Amino acid sequence: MKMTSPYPKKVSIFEVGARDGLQNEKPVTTQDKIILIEDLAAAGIKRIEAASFVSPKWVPQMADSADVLHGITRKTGVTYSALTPNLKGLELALDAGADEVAIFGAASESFSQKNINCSIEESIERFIPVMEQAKARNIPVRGYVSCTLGCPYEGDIAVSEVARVSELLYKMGCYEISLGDTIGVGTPLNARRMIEAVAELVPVEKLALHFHDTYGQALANILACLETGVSVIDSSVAGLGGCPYAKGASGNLATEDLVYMLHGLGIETGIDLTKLVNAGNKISQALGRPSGSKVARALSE
Ligand SMILES: CC(C)(COP(=O)([O-])OP(=O)([O-])OC[C@H]1O[C@@H](n2cnc3c(N)ncnc32)[C@H](O)[C@@H]1OP(=O)([O-])[O-])[C@@H](O)C(=O)NCCC(=O)NCCSC(=O)C[C@@](C)(O)CC(=O)[O-]
Repeated sequence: MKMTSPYPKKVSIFEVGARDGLQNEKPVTTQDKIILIEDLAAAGIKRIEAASFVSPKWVPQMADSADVLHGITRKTGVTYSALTPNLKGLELALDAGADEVAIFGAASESFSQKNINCSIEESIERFIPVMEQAKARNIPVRGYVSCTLGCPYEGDIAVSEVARVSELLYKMGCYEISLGDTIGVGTPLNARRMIEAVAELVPVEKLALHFHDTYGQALANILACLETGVSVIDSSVAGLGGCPYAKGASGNLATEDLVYMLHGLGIETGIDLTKLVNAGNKISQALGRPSGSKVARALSE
């Protein structure tokens, strides 16, 4: 008897290594970032978060974001996006040529305060003019929700709160909501339950998974969530990064490990794993540390 697969045929990978990753690594040169972004595009990645227009006092690693966006040779068909917490960030991102932007909220009050210096409700107020301006200029806006499976300051977070904030961002006009397990504490069943709860308020095809791998659970969590119909996954080449406001958080799941699993399941990504591994190894070398991807290490022996 032929088994039907519970997984999607194709998955869209949203690569966050150059932003979420490098914002929490020791500084690398602007040229290293440009090479990384160009290598990722050459490996077949179509959606690259390349920059972050936040306060350079808060995140100095991203201070050269405009130079990075100006410096890259763009590949047709690739979207280069940037994080923008407020109108100032939006203006800077658009001046630098970002194709799309992302606003980022949280399901935890304490994390919101530590990360963007305001409450959840204040952050929503702050995002409204960003959304209006972006819409007026035909710039798509993505929305992040952090701490969907736990908060470094508050512990467990109610899924109803995750769903509420997700719906607010979606109704405001975000074309996709990326659900962040910021500190990587989730396990498969609660990750799946969280997605199912959010999917009651936001269509599942508008959701993305953004799972950090601090406890080594990200692949298992993604596999469980793929069964709900989600088909967009954020990941970070070489497992770069963490979060400056989430102590102990390691990077997102390594893109190489994700691609290896997806291809093994027969799921299309459009990504060339060998080129991706080379991209990750090159930036790891620039950082002077081994790649955080197990697949990259195995394939590079
Ligand atoms: C949001 C603010 C700016 C509020 O920071 P604030 O201090 O409350 O803001 P402010 O409006 O009072 O401005 C203070 C100073 O920052 C400047 N400023 C103000 N805005 C900008 C801007 N856009 N770009 C550049 N500079 C800016 C502003 O001009 C001023 O400069 P000064 O007069 O002191 O010289 C600050 O808290 C901040 O930058 N936070 C960013 C934190 C951050 O980047 N965190 C990491 C990203 S989130 C994340 O990684 C999670 C995610 C998305 O990956 C999902 C997950 O894993 O869960």
